[in-house]
Parts: sequence; C-alpha cells; structure tokens
Amino acid sequence: MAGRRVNVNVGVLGHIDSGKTALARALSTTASTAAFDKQPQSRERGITLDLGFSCFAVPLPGAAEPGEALLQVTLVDCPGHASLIRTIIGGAQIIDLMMLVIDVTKGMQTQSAECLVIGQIACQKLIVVLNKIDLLAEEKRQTAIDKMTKKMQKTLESTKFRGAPIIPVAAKPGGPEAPETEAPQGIPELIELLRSQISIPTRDPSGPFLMSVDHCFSIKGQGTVMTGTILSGSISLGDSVEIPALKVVKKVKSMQMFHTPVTTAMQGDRLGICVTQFDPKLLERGLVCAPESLHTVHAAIISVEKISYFRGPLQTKAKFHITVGHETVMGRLLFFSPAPDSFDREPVLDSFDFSQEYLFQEQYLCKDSASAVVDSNETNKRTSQAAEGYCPRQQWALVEFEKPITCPRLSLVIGSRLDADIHANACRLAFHGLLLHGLEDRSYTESILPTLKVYKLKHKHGLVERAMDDYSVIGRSLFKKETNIQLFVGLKVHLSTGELGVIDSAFGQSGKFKVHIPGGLSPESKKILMTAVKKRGRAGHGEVAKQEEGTERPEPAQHVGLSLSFKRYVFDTHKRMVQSP
Ligand SMILES: Nc1nc2c(ncn2[C@@H]2O[C@H](COP(=O)(O)OP(=O)(O)OP(=O)(O)O)[C@@H](O)[C@H]2O)c(=O)[nH]1
Ligand SMILES: [Mg+2]
Repeated sequence: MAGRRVNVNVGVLGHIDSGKTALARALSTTASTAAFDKQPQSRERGITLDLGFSCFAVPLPGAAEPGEALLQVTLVDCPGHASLIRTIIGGAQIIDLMMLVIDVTKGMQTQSAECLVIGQIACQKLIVVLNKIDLLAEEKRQTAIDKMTKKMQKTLESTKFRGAPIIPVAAKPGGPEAPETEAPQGIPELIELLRSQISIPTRDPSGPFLMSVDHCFSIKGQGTVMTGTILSGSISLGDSVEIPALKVVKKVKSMQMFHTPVTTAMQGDRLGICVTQFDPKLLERGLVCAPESLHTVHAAIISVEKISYFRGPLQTKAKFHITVGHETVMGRLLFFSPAPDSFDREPVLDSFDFSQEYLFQEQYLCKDSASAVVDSNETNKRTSQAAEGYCPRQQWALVEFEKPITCPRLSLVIGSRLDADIHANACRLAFHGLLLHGLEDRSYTESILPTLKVYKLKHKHGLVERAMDDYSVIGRSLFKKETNIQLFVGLKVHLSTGELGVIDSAFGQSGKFKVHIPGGLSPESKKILMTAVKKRGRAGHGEVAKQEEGTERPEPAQHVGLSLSFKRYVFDTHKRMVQSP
C-alpha cells in the first residue's frame, strides 16, 4: 500500500550530558536527509526540539520496495533531570522501545540506573548506546568499547533486558566546538539495529478515545492544534473531545497525521487535532479524551511493587511523589497485603476485589524489611514467615492525593522521592504499580473507605485470677481500667490450659471481667487455680489487695493465661472488634 506509515515511539534516556539530544539530532538528520523530507513546519515552530520530540522515517521492515511503506520513529528525547521522571512516565505508554545512552568514558551513572529502572517498568525493549567513542584514544578504542560492552552486559544481567543489544556511536564527535560538518559515527548501524529491534505493536481502535498531548500551539486563522499520540480508541472529524484538566469540550475541526489531513485516526497514531477558541497556553501537556471518559480521583487503590534499588522502607503514612500519567502530586500511603491465609493467592493485575479481606501493614513487606514488620504476635505463623523472607505475592496501597488527579483506570503509577538529594547517588524511584480503583467522591472517607476491609490483627494477653465455679472464671490484666469491656463481650478467649471461654461481662471497676467456659474447666485447670487461690489466701489481706492492683504476679507454674485475638477494621467508622478465627 503506497504511502503507508507506521509510527513507533523510541525514548532516549540517560545520564545528564551523555549526549541524548546530540543522538536524537544525529538520528533525525541522518535518516531524514538520506531518504526523506525534513519537516519544515515543525522546525519552523521550533517545537519538536523544545520539547524533545523529533522523528525520522525509514523503510518499514519487510516492505517489498523502499519508500512503499515507512516506519516513522518518533524520538522522545528526555530533557533535564527533574522533569525526567514526569516526562518518561507521561510518555511511558507511548514508548515502544528505550535507548539508554551511556557516556562510554563514564559508564553507568546514577541517572543511567534510574533510567534503567524506568525502562523496566515502562518499556518492553532496550538498546544500549555507548556514546562519545571519539573520546577514546584510537589505538585503545576497540578494547575500551569491548570492556564497556562487557560491563553493560553484566549490568543488564539482573534486569529484564538481559542480552539487549549494545552499540557504540559518536553522536557529536569532537563535542560542542567541533564543526557541524563533522559526521557522526555509527548512526546508520544504529538505525539498522532500531529497525531490526522495533516490533510494531498491535493497535486497537476500540475503547474510549484517549490521547497523550505533548504540545499545543495556535495557527493563525485556523485554531489551536494539539499534537500527541493516541493511547486508546479512535477519533473522527467532527467528534467532540474533552480536555479534562480544564473541563472543556471541543469539536475536532481538522486533523493531520504526518502533515497530511485525515478524517480518522486510531491507537498508536501520532496526530494533530485542531480545535477552535482554545488558548494553547492553557495546556502544555496532558490528556485529551472522549467526553466524560476520564475521572478525577481524590484517592486510589493501587497495586504496589517496590523498586529494589530504593533504599529504605515504604512506610504507611509516608508521603511520596506520585506520578500518574502527566501529573505528579504528593500522596500519602497506607499499605496492605492479602489476609495471612491468602499470601499465596494468584495476583490479580487488573482489578481490585472489595469483597476480600486485607491485612494492614505498617510498611510494605519485602525480604529486607521483613524483620521490621513482625508485630507483637509471635504465634502468627505467617508473620513469622515474613520475618524469614516470606512475602505475599501481591500488595496494595491506598493513596490519598494532596490534589485530585485525572486519569484512566489502570494507569501506571510511580512513587518517588524527587526531593531526595540528586547527588546522593541513590535511586529516587521507590515503587510502581497500577491504579486499580479510583475514589472519585470527595468524601470518600465516609462513603467508600468503610467498604474497604483492611484489618489489623490485635492480640491481648491476660491471666485467670480465679475460678468462680466450674463454668466461669475471673480474668485480669487483659484490659486497662478505662476500657469499655462491654465492646468485647461475646468474643472468644483461649485459656493456656486449653479451654475456650467467652467474655461475659465486666467484673468490678478495675478492668477485670467474667469469662464463661462453655465446656467447663478441666480437673487439671481447677487444681492449678485452686493452688493459686490457696497461696494467695495464705498471704493475708494486704497481699490480696496488692495483687488486685496487679503488683504481684502468681508464680509461672501456677498461672493460667488468657489470650484474645480480634480484628479491627482500619476504616470502620464504628471501630468494632471482630473475632478472628
Ligand atoms: N566528544 C563528543 N561529545 C559529544 C558527543 N555527543 C554529545 N557530546 C557533547 O556532550 C555534551 C552533552 O550533549 P547533549 O546531547 O546535550 O547531552 P544530553 O544527554 O542531551 O544532556 P541533557 O539533556 O542535559 O541531559 C555536549 O557538549 C555535546 O556536544 C560525542 O559523541 N562526542
Ligand atoms: Mg538533552
């Protein structure tokens, strides 16, 4: 089919000054001047360079004749440090392949590592580009390249990009002072490699229209043009689109793909949409969608996976920078895991089940944090397994945003500490996940959260003070004096001698309580309790009074313990206690 063009997006990432922009420029000019038209329109506006978007086209792999079908490669050149994460995550869903640019004289640097992390989260394919090979002394060049190649192979070994291709180039030989005529090295080989590595993703026109806009400008006498990549669905001339960040709906007046007017476009296409009466200054980047297809959320339930390079724990109540789509806002987290008997449950990646029960966690559970998460309950098998490095297969967090965000469901979410010292040589990216459920209601704490069954397991231990008769005992040291024991009535307690009891009522004012033993006390228990009483009896009045205040404990061989386990649901507005199995 003549004139067919397929677009793929390639991210150019790497440490500061590794030569990303130089590489994007070298690729674009080489490929364009060699075979195809430059794009005077976009150059005139200076937009692609400003925002780090440029492109080149090559014959589509497998095309019968050159020029018949073209592969358009849009390079997403990631600029400065601070905006790196936002830009990449914003474009994460549109990057089909990532080029990691490494300064061959420096090797992996802090940011190269961060980029590799982002790549693992957001991309399927990677090419490592060793740049600035002109800086290597000629006689040692090949040896140095080989050495760095080996090093990079080793680095990739522990990532999902193991075995990814590594290629040497000089994007701008001689550096900034060198004349523009100085030809880059290794670029045709890189283009060939890109062609062989790029696989054209299957595109689907169904689903609601969603487009990631990367720039917005006005054309005199025409209107305002928004250009970007269609993330899902399709669009036709005359359709209405919403700019959710501004809550406005506009009619599509005209559309262009590759500077050619079109009447429809679909997922994967790079498109310019022209609308009228819209100030381009209001939108630099962001999402455009089918009206009312996106939602603004105040909080969200996300799946969480910690980034192993991040030092330090992920703690409940901690605040992180949360990036969703093009937006980055502060969010406070509350972590939870499956209930202990479901630690092995098959992960569900695309939805959240409100009917299940979940276990509250003070922090994300992982092997290195496990020793810190063990709660006071040593008897909880699963918890102690966590201490030995046993972690659930899936974990979640509730994120409460400081400012509401607008995004589609299942958006990629990245949590980071962007305020961390950028020179600290530490990974600022902390975790990633998917937005499984957005809470749209502003008063979600009252309307939605109570349906989220996240519980804390509580354990209380006390003592049997004495037996009242064969079927009831008085317990103590389990509750504080001021506890409303009424709330615990009906909950089961276990006696250390094996009997099961039920809390019956408060007994006196000092936190003591009556326990009913439906099966009756065993003869052995009665013996122990009788001896304890006898001993106490001998001690005289003063001693008994003291014991009641809990200052003196019966000797270990003589006491009968009481233990109570119950669940308390974190979001239960009534703060009820529920028996745990
Ligand atoms: N000698 C030499 N210098 C290069 C090469 N490629 C880039 N440079 C120089 O390295 C410096 C940084 O290049 P850029 O392309 O701006 O690097 P960048 O990675 O885009 O930098 P940031 O966007 O700031 O992160 C410039 O002075 C370039 O001229 C190369 O192949 N050889
Ligand atoms: Mg740059």
